[in-house]
Amino acid sequence: MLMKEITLIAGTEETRKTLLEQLRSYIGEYIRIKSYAIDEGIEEIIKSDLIILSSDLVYPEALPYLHEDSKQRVMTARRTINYHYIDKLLFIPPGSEVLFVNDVAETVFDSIGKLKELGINHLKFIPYYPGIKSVKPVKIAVTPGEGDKAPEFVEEIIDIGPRLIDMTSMTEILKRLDMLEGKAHELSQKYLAKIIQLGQRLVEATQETNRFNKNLKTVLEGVNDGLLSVDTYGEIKVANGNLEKIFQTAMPFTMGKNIRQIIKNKELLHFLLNDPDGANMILSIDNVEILVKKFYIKEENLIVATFKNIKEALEIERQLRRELIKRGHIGKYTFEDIVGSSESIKNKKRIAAKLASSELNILIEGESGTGKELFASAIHNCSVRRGGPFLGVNFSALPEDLVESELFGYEEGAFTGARKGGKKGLFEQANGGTLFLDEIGDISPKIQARLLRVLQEKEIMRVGGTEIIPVDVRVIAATNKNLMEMIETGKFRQDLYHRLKVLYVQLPPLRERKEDIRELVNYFIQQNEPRSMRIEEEVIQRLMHYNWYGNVRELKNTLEYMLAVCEGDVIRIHDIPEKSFFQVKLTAESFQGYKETNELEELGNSSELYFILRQLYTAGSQNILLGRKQLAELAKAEGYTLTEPQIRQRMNLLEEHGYLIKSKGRAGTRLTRKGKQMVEQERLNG
Ligand SMILES: Nc1ncnc2c1ncn2[C@@H]1O[C@H](COP(=O)(O)OP(=O)(O)OP(=O)(O)O)[C@@H](O)[C@H]1O
Repeated sequence: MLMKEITLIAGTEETRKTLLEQLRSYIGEYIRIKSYAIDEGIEEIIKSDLIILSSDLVYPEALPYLHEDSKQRVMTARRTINYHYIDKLLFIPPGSEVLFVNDVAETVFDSIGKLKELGINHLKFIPYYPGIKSVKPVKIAVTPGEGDKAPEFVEEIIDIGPRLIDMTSMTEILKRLDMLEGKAHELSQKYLAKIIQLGQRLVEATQETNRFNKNLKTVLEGVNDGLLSVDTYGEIKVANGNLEKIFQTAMPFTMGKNIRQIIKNKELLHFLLNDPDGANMILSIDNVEILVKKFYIKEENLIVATFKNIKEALEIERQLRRELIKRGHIGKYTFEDIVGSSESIKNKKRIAAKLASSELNILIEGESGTGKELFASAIHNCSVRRGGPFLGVNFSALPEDLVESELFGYEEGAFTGARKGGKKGLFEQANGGTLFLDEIGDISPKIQARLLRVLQEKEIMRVGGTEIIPVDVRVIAATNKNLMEMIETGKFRQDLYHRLKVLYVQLPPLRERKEDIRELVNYFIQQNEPRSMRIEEEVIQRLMHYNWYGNVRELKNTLEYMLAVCEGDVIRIHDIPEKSFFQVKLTAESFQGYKETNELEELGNSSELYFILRQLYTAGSQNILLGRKQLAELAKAEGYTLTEPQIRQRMNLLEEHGYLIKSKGRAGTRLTRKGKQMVEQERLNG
């Protein structure tokens, strides 16, 4: 028997393809199927055993192409939601308002009804079709393949694909072709198979979600901090186990409970539920200080808070720093890596390259961030020792009690906690190579004496040891302090100074070679963003005006900041960080030892401002909280006439200019880095 033939006529190509695929998968084995779409154009007269229209709207457009014999054999398919993609809807949070977008009102309401029948009733559907008068602006739209009709305010379009031909129409097709008898069973089997497939997909999706939740839980429990998320009513949405430890409560932070049932501290409750986004406070529980930070996620109406044990956090940072300092690094840089064509830097490179070929110790002087380590590394790589190790230690970052054992190593049992078998110190590890001693001005008299001996004798003795170990190490020391001045005040040994400064290089501050800034900027951009990144000329001009008290390091950090905040691939003027980002004069003055007026003096009442900063500095270093009242009393004792309101006004002024932060609650007022630097600088200047 000849195979029967049907023709599908759809409005759009997309619908045609979807329906054709559906028809093929159900009845394609025993019926030949042709298809057309109005938007693709029809170019022939259509003659078929049955013509199926995707909707009544197609009829007038299709009519001229229907063969006389076929005009009586037309049916419009009834269409239903495309269940293949229903799972997309299940991932929208329950209760969400979503637009349902389609081309005409009728199909919109019809589809919403169908979705409800299918049990999708966790969403509130708002009907939308072109021409509708007013509609609530919501962010998500769901549409059966008509996404282009969604209004502009919609942020996310979930396309569940064109609607499919429903089962009654499928059956009808077979009936009209006189084929229902034999095929009805097969059809329903196929239909069932599809539904089962969908079920499987949903199960898989649920499993995936479960896996994700499990991973998330591991992460939540793995972090060191306490994590809590509540809605604005205080209902707990997420909480990790650390919270119970921090609050020392037997009551678990169970999801769904209200935090008021668990947390009794009124100040904390007020902070969590009412303070603005980004606020933080310091909480004290049984003398343990906890830093609490809060964020507000507006879209989800969620408050998220983290609880960090301050002492623990500092200890971790200290440990990390120690590791970092101990980590031996190979000399990475050569003279080619030192950027800059100014006469002064070229000259320094020339001198350093000459010094490299000798075996004598070198002292590099220069402000912080001028590239002292870079030069040390380049010198090493240009010397006969280049095949040996290049190791560095930064004394300003190394805790005093570790310096001796780091430099000279120790024997087993030298002190509690000493490693079995003892440990080699940096001098032994750098044998045959170069040892870079950064911030040499920071070492204690005791270490100065030991270091001097090592430099004279070229041998060391480990801590707790008796054996003398010869070492062959070239020392390059660096300092950002004025060692001559330190010698005068008895803080640095003159004999050691001369041992270290057999040869020396003094690196110029960046502000004295501003012509290098452009080259450095381009170099750092290249290093960070090899793709085409542009920087506006105006920005470079502005950067050339700064004083760069933190020198090349500060310029590098500033560029990293700008690369992180800039939009697209251009760095513009508004990407330059605000004033408080830049380093103040401290290091420059400690090196050069001169005094100038500063910002504080320009604010007026400077002696009172200094007084307040000084008191806060001292109190801070002793962990004492200072209120306005105590400040007023201290002021009186020192002969200032400062009332509490005046103190408040002065403190506001200092906060405005970034010297201190007044935080709520028990944290009290703290000095910022800038504030601390100001006090230290004032002390330095006497
Ligand atoms: N001329 C330069 N060319 C390229 N990069 C530079 C140059 N000078 C400094 N840098 C970069 O700036 C940063 C600071 O340099 P480096 O660590 O050598 O300074 P430093 O003087 O040893 O600082 P500190 O005294 O604070 O330890 C590094 O990332 C370094 O690579």
